[in-house]
Amino acid sequence: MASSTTSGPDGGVKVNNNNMSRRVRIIGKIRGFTDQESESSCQDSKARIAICKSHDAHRVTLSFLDQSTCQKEASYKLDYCYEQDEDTGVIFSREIKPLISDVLNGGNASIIAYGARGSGKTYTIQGTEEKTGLAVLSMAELLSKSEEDGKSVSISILEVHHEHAYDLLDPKHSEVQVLEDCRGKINLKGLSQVPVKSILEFQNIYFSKLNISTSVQKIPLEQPKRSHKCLIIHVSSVDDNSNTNIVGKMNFVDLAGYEDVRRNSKDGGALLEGNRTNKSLHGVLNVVYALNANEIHVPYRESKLTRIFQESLGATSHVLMLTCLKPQFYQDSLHTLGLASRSCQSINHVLTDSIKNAKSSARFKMLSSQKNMKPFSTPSTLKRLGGSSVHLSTKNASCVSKGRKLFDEEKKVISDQIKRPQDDTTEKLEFVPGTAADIILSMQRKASTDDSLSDNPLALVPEEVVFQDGSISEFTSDLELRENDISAHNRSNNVEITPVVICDKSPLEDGDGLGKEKKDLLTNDGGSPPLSERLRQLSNNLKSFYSTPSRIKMPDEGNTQHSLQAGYVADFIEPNTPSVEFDTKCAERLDITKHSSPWETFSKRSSGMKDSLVQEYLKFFNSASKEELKELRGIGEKRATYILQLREESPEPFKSLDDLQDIGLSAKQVKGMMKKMAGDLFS
Ligand SMILES: Nc1ncnc2c1ncn2[C@@H]1O[C@H](COP(=O)(O)OP(=O)(O)OP(=O)(O)O)[C@@H](O)[C@H]1O
Repeated sequence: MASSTTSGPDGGVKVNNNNMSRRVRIIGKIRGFTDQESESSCQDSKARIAICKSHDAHRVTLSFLDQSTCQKEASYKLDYCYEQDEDTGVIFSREIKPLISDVLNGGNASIIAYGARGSGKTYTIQGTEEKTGLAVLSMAELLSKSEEDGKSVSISILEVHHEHAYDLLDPKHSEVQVLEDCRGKINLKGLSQVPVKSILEFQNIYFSKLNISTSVQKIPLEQPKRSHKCLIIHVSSVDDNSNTNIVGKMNFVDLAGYEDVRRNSKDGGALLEGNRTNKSLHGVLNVVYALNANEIHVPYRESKLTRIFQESLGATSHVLMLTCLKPQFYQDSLHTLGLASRSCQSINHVLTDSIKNAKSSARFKMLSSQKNMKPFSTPSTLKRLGGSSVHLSTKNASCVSKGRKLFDEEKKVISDQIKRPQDDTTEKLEFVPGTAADIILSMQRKASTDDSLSDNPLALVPEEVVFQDGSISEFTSDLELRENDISAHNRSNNVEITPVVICDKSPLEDGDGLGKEKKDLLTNDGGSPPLSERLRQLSNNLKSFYSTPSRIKMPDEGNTQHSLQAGYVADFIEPNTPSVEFDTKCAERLDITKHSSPWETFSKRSSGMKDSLVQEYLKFFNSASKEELKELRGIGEKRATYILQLREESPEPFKSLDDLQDIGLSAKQVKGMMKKMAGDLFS
């Protein structure tokens, strides 16, 4: 049973076991004034954060109060909020102390500090020499209890910067690999673990290692880069009954400070850097949101950080999210509070006051999703849910349709086309997952405007970066955007740009030799590549489906199983429309009779085609030889070796498209690859 934490009568944490409770407790802490700041200087500020305790004993409403007009600017709900004069010791005894016994008994707890830059995250987690932070207070407690019980304590310290994790206890700061074994267990390959016996020993290591970050060392003359700093405390003991080792973990994550990169970035490089960091913050918040909404799919794979802590953010772990706030009114605080509040919702309460209040956050969400080419909120969840069990109103339909976008950025238009003949069932249709019908319609439109589509299923990856002013830069071979190009572009043009990645250029056209390589792959010269062969078959099926989308004749009973295994739901035979002749039992099993309209039937069936396409592609990654993998654009020696390594750890490491992100492809790139592949089938 999932355990969770809720407010006790004093506002502090109370551990309970309730499946229906939210899994992440979200609290706020308003930072005290720094030496430079003073109460008087804050009088000049437009507003200060005023805390209004709500009537609900378990919730607090935070309001930004305009002091000149005494009007409330916006209100956000959190589980609790600690005021300026409440120090770290109070937070420790109310929020963390109750979790210690669970960690000693093999449980997991994570404390995640989140907030704008300079909002006091490090001060609260790490503390200073004068003012002890939460990590040190917790370590002191864990050490004393462990000593009593004969348990041993060790620590790991790592930094996550630009989706790469570095071991800070290793003098070389070597990179840590996040691997999943065949049982789904996360292994942090290369992460050191150092035993700790006393609090002094801990403080020496902790402060010396955390204050030298990899990012600072690499570029000593620049400002410290934003990165996430993580401390893992392992408490081990041997269970006498089973003679097994029991390990509990307490994680402290000091997230990089949020900042509005559009406002603060001086050039394209900084913009890109800032966007990347914010993207990983969104990854964390999306996981928190999914956990609190009890969603079936939790998007751990969206960021390296959530991958690292996947097991400590799961159902039986305690998670405390500490939202740090600056004492003055501050735009970035408003954003962070809005986003934290969004995650602070009960199960299925998608449209709460907090969401309504968080309009600015929603805008932020949109902008960031455009920039990062990655949806912010719940898309992957909705993709997987297949759109049936989530209680969302029509008001949320746009968010749902966003979630359904898999291959096509322009799908909203297409969705509208699908909806039109079925206006009375609009809401229902919103939940039909992205389908091959969409691809077909998209291809139809594309074919009329673009005859450059090649017959090449391997021309899959983005190749160009188009700047907003129309100039183009080539995409690098290892699929990384060249930050220098963007910075240089910005400098020379004196503009700030956001790169837009497109993926329509066919390598067959570019004459760089890659085209030939891929043409060879397509021809059957004795050793036909498995992917292209399978794609051809799919292409033929899709084409016949496209050309005869009409009367549906279901296969007879004997063939049904085979068709199902192949991922298709029926054979396509005659070109007459709506009457449907098929075996009712079989159709019921296939869930088709419920979808009586031709569009729904069509969508349902074409969704199967899309899944098949994806499965074939994943099968290729799971089974191809190193040489075959290297034939794919973007997969070089290093990536191919890594793929084989992943396959050693787990026989089929690629179970969904998200898994391709483990080899360094972004979600956008994977989507681009699939989109291109589907497009090529119709060329
Ligand atoms: N409660 C507090 N009382 C007094 N000063 C504080 C308090 N909290 C933080 N500060 C001071 O505020 C400044 C910023 O704090 P801190 O470095 O912890 O912020 P941060 O959120 O970790 O910033 P970044 O996102 O840049 O890492 C520091 O000088 C710190 O000493």
